[in-house]
Amino acid sequence: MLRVTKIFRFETAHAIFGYCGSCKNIHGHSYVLHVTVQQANPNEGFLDGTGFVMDFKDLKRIVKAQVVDKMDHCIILSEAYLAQNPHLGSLENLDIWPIEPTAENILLKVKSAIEGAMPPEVKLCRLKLYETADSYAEWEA
Ligand SMILES: Nc1nc2c(c(=O)[nH]1)N=C([C@H](O)[C@H](O)COP(=O)(O)OP(=O)(O)OP(=O)(O)O)CN2
Ligand SMILES: [Zn+2]
Repeated sequence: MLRVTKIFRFETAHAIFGYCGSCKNIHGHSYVLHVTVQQANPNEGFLDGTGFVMDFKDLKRIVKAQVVDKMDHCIILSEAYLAQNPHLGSLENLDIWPIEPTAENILLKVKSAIEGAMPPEVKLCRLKLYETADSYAEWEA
């Protein structure tokens, strides 16, 4: 299967409510996101026209608008976390989620944010979100 991938980076802070450990405190990560796409109707031959599965520049424009520009330098906290720490509600760039902002849930948010923005000839097929150099969440169609 022919696939192309583009890698994005963003800096985001979060905390995990109810976590028994240091991740219950607000801290940041330099997230690394791998976005992989394939043709919606693949064939095994050479690619006609531009020869692209998808122009990397188009992929960049979509993911930047839907994900990076929204999450970069943002603080994501759950409603549960805010309920226990109401003084944090006035923080600038605060994004409040009904779920915990784990690597898994951030990845699923990313998926729903960019899936609908893909052109019809392209299918989102794989996402990888590195929270640290050696910890990542992955989704594959
Ligand atoms: N399945 C998940 N587990 C954990 C998540 C997560 O999102 N999904 N998040 C955290 C913390 O937010 C943080 O990412 C710590 O993760 P970890 O990989 O343990 O980070 P370090 O390598 O820096 O931790 P060390 O203490 O140095 O091993 C926790 N778990
Ligand atoms: Zn973390």
